Amino acid sequence: MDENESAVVLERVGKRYGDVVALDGLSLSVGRGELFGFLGANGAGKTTTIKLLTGQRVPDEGSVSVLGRDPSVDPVETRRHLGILPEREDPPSFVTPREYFGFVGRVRDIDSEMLAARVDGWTRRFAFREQLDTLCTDLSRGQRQKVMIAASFLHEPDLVFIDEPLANLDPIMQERLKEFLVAYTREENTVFLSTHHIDVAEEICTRVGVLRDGHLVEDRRLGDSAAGDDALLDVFLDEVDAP
Ligand SMILES: Nc1ncnc2c1ncn2[C@@H]1O[C@H](COP(=O)(O)OP(=O)(O)OP(=O)(O)O)[C@@H](O)[C@H]1O
Repeated sequence: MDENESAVVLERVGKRYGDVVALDGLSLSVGRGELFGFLGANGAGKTTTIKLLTGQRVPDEGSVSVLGRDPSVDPVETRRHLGILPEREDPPSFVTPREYFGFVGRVRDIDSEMLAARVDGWTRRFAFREQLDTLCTDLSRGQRQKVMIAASFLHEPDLVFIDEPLANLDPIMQERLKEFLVAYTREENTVFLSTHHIDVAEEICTRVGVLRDGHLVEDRRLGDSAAGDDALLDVFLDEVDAP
């Protein structure tokens, strides 16, 4: 694939934290328009990878390209084109969702009418009209999660990194988010979904990669020739001892 068509390219990337090798020769390319499921056991290096791709950390070796840019060279400009939803992040406690969305709209330079329309879309999708003017500190965990998901998509970024977005959502809202992610990537946007939910990855992703000990051990396109493939869970079982 031409690098210009790739949303994400990592080439032989290494990253250490002191003596701990978090990434060890990781090479991966994710095309534009993919819904990419990034799987791997605890400590495999998924969060580290996303930190490198979003300019929060710099690789020790190898190269990283995001939408054709090196995120470590201009992290602020790179982040303008990205949506980022870490696994554990809450909106500020003493503002309402409406105020928080207004803040995000200003930071992301979203025209006010467009912002209102997008907030309305998310409010309907996630059924949280009654919470729009409630202080975030008084929202439930799932309601705060809805606010963070909506906020990360408000500027309709070309590429979104999301970590376990379904956690804390009820089953109906999980379905709505899954439908949204599939539709969003059909419009040539790219979603990089870090998750432990193999079933969800198999259900909605166009492709999955499995990380082990800081490098890719499986890179599988789903939906075309998947029928005869081994179960993805087996890729994980290979690395753990019996209890
Ligand atoms: N700031 C840090 N200092 C030292 N070691 C770290 C740091 N961050 C991560 N590590 C180590 O790097 C390795 C990869 O961690 P990382 O958080 O990237 O894994 P992960 O795949 O996201 O795991 P999980 O599924 O548990 O969230 C682990 O061994 C972890 O202990």
